[in-house]
Amino acid sequence: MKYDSLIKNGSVVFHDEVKKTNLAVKDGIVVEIGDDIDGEADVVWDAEGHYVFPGLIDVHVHFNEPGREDWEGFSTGSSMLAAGGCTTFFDMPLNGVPSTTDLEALQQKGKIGEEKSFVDFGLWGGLVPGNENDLAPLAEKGVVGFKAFMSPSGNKEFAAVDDNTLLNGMKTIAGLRKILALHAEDGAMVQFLQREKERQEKFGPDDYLQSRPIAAEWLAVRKAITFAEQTGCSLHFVHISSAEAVEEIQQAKKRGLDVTLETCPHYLLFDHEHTKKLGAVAKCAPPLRESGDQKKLVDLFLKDQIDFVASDHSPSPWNLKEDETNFFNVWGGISGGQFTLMAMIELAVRYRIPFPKLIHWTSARPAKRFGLDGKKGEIAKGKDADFVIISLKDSFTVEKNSLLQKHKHSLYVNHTFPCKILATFQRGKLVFDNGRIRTSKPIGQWLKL
Ligand SMILES: NC(=O)NC(NC(N)=O)C(=O)[O-]
Ligand SMILES: [Zn+2]
Ligand SMILES: [Zn+2]
Repeated sequence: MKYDSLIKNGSVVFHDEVKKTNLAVKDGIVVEIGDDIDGEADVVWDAEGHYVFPGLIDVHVHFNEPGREDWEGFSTGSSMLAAGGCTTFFDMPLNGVPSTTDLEALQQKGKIGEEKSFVDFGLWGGLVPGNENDLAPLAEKGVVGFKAFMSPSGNKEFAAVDDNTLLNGMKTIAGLRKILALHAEDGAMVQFLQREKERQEKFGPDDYLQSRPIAAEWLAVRKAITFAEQTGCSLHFVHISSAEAVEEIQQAKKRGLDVTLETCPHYLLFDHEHTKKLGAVAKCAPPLRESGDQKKLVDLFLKDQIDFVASDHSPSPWNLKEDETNFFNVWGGISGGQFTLMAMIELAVRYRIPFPKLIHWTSARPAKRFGLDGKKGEIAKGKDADFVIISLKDSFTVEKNSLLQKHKHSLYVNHTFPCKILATFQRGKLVFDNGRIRTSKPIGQWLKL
C-alpha cells in the first residue's frame, strides 16, 4: 500500500494510553496504527522521542473578518492556531462586520474562511435582539451553535440580549436542537459598578476587577440556567473564570440540564497580579482573578469539573490596548490562540496530569459536544489525521517574533513553556513545522454541523 504520510515511532497519546507506534494516513484519514506498517509514503516523519497528540479543537476564537481584518483575519489567525497545534477552530459571530447574525453574513464569512484558513473551522451564529427569524436559516446552513452576550460585548454591532430575547431565543434554539453559548456576566451589575468607578474617577486595574466581580458571573450563570430549565435549551458557558460559577453549572448538570463549560488557559495560569504587572495584554472579561480565587478554579479543574478549554483569542491592534490612564478603555481580550495546547501541557507537567486525560480537555470533549466525534477529537483508525508532534525535551520561550498572529503582542510574551510544538498535520498534510506554515495554500475546510 502507498500511503500519503507515515508518522513513525512517536509516543502516540490515545484516550486511554500513551503508546509508541506508527500511524499511516491515506486521503486524510488514519488507515493503519501499528508497529509493523508495510509500504511507502510520500511524507515520512520520524517522531522518535516525541509525543503525537490529537489536534487541538479550539471552540472559541475571534478572527474579526470580514470587516475588521486589520485586527486579525482567517489567514494570520489560522496560521497562529496551526503553530499551536490546533487543527479545528470555531469562530465567534462578533467583532467582524457584519456580525454573523443572518444567513448572508454566514455565507460571506464561510467563503472567506474556505479561501484563507489553513485549518478546519466551524462558525458560530449570533443571537441578538431582533434576529429571532434568522436562527432557523443559520441552523440549517450549519452553524455550530449560537452565541449571546449577557453584558455589552464591546462591539456596537453585536448587542447584548435582554431577558425577553434570551428566553425566546432559548426556546427557538431548543427547537432547532442547537447549543446556546453564553458570555455570562450580568449586564446591569457590571454597568452599574463601572459607573460607580467613573463617578469616583477610579480607572485602574484593581477598579476594573472590582467592577466585574465573581458575583456578576455567578448571577448570569444562575439566571441562564433558570431560563434554560424553563425552555429546554442546551447551554455552553464560555470562558468561566470562577469556582462559584463552575459549581453552579455542575449542580445544574446533576439536575439533568444539558450544559457544559469551558475555561481558558489564562484563567488557570495567570491571576490579577499579572494584570497589575503586565497591564493591557492581560485585560479580559471576565478579568483574571485574585490569586485565592484563581487557585479555587484550578482545584476544580484538577477535579475534572471543567468540560474543556478554549483560547478566547480576542486580538486587537496595539493602539486599542494603549490607554495609560483608563484601564476601562483598553480593549478587553487576550491574544493567546497560539498557546492553548502548550499551556495545557504546562499544567499537565506541573500537576502530573496524564496526557491521555489531558486530551479530553483539548480534543475529545469539544469534538463530542459539537457532534464532530465521528471524525475528529482523537487519534483512531477511520478518523481524520489531525496530529501535533510535541517535544518535551525542548522548552519554548515566547518572543514577539514567534507570534504568527497579526499583531505581535500577547500575555504570553516572555513566558516559557516546558515543551515545544514541532509539527502540525491537518488531515494528514504537514501544515506547520519549524516555525512556519508549510502548505503552499490554505487547506482548511468549513465544517457545517
Ligand atoms: N468582543 C470580544 O471579543 N470579547 C471577548 N473579550 C474578552 N473575553 O475579554 C469575549 O469573548 O468576551
Ligand atoms: Zn466573552
Ligand atoms: Zn470571546
